Amino acid sequence: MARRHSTASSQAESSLTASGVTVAFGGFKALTDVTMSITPGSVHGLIGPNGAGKTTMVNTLTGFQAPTTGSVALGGKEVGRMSPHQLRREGVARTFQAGRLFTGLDVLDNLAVTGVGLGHSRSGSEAEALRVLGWMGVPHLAERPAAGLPYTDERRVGIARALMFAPDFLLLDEPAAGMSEAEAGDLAALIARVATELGTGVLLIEHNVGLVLSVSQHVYVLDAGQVIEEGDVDVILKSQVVRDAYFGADQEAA
Ligand SMILES: Nc1ncnc2c1ncn2[C@@H]1O[C@H](COP(=O)(O)OP(=O)(O)OP(=O)(O)O)[C@@H](O)[C@H]1O
Repeated sequence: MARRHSTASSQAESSLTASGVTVAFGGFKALTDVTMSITPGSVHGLIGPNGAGKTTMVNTLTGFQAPTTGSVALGGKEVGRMSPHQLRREGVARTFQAGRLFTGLDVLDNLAVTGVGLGHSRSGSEAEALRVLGWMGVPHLAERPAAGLPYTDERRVGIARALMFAPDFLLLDEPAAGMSEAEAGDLAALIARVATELGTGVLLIEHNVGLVLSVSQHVYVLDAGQVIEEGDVDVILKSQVVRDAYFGADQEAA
């Protein structure tokens, strides 16, 4: 899995961008006029209190939710109405909060199914699965049944599946949920490698704010469906609106 090289201008052209996105469920707006961009080779954090709209944002960027208004563009091309499958073929991959593995298959086959779904041969997909597992440092998982995998391994396999055939963008929905600090630290190192070694643009949603701040070059903060702050880690740490969102009236940190 070779690192991609690109200039700043080609990065801008190849970004995954939501522009002025509003998502309404009936009369309720889960997102209001949200603009955010994921660029290749960088980790972008997305944080915010419970119900802020983080998962809705990931769903919108990956074709699981069409924007009510606004647009989603991939490399400048409008993709807001594409299906998740189409977007995956275009290079936008995601993980889910729940593993969603095929429990009747082993890990290798779970990954190979994704490759075949992307149009690759069975043998090519198996080879890619082994390559991805090896790159992640977990080749021993290949022949393990997906059913009954320890929680953190299930999470790793979810990420491995998303990395099949080197997507340009990887959106991670709470990948560290339920992990110990040590496991979350290992995950942070892996996420950093995905960006730096593979050139993938990563969007990381996490309730573990420390993890997000440790690995992200740019962070977006959502609250009640709106971006209330964005910037590098220093900007986020110094932001009063972020502090208010997390330690506001109900004193509840996400
Ligand atoms: N399909 C839906 N229909 C109606 N309301 C929805 C739907 N999906 C999400 N919502 C609402 O939109 C808001 C944002 O939800 P979302 O899951 O995106 O937030 P979140 O930031 O990911 O929350 P959490 O951190 O708790 O996972 C919530 O109030 C939620 O109840």
